[in-house]
Amino acid sequence: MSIKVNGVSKNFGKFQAVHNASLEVAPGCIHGLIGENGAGKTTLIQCIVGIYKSDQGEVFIDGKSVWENDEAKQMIGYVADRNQFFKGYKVKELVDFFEAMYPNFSRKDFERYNEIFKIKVNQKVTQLSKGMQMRVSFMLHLASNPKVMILDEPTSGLDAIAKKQLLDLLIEAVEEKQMTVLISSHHLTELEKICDEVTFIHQGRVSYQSTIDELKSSIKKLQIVFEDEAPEGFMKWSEFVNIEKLGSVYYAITDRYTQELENRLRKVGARIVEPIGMNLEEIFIYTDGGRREASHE
Ligand SMILES: Nc1ncnc2c1ncn2[C@@H]1O[C@H](COP(=O)(O)OP(=O)(O)OP(=O)(O)O)[C@@H](O)[C@H]1O
Repeated sequence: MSIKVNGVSKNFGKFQAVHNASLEVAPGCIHGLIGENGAGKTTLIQCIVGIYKSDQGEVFIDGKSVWENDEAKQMIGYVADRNQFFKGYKVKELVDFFEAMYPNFSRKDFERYNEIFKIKVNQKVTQLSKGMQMRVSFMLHLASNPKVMILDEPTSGLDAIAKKQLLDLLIEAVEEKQMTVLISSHHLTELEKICDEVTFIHQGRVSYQSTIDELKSSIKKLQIVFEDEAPEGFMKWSEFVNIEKLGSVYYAITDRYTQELENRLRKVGARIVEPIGMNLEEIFIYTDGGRREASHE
């Protein structure tokens, strides 16, 4: 099922936390939400899952508006960044609760996931560590077999092994159940591995959107060595978002890499032009979280 966020804005008093944000996730795709602390990711997510009412705009799951629509909300699994479980509940009582609440909940699935995550179901959930609570929340929501899964920093607080296990299970669910996923994370290396597309948010606004493949083919670090001196004004070429010089080598980051750019560099005396791929984390840092691209629009 698709997710469509259409021009959503959310204010807290006079402060606008999310401004006219739009994004779309096609069925069976994994979409990453990236942004600095306080960018507005959680607020946008809470508008998407129907916790907050947007001041403007609307959210649709499979074409149905989410706000005050229990049918649409039933299709969403929401793993929040801070879990608020019922006080005093044991894990096994939460399993009973989810089974009663969600028609597609599978106890068998939960038990299979718990063979991996190994949580003692007789323990009170509030007595579990942060990472263990996240495991419980993830297992409960995944076992509910939602059509759409929305996860807000699900791997923060997880150890490296649990992180990998969670992401593997998520990918398995996308492949086997055609689940649609929106995931926010500060761990860009892991997002890069699992996402088809990403949206960068900066100060409440969408600053950049792209598929991972497009992003990596358009944003490159070029290693450039000139025959003699660099041409006049080279450091200010508008194709580059950042240029550093180390000895005789220029390292220039471009967000508009094309073969023509390479040809142009050779014409002005570049002896070596070597494009080096960048990972998502480097792209986020060097483009100021996608702000540079937004300025070209
Ligand atoms: N209930 C609220 N009342 C007032 N301001 C809020 C409220 N919730 C969030 N904000 C503000 O909205 C902005 C966006 O916060 P949000 O939690 O959405 O950011 P985030 O991108 O999820 O950040 P992080 O990566 O640190 O979790 C912040 O400036 C925050 O202080």
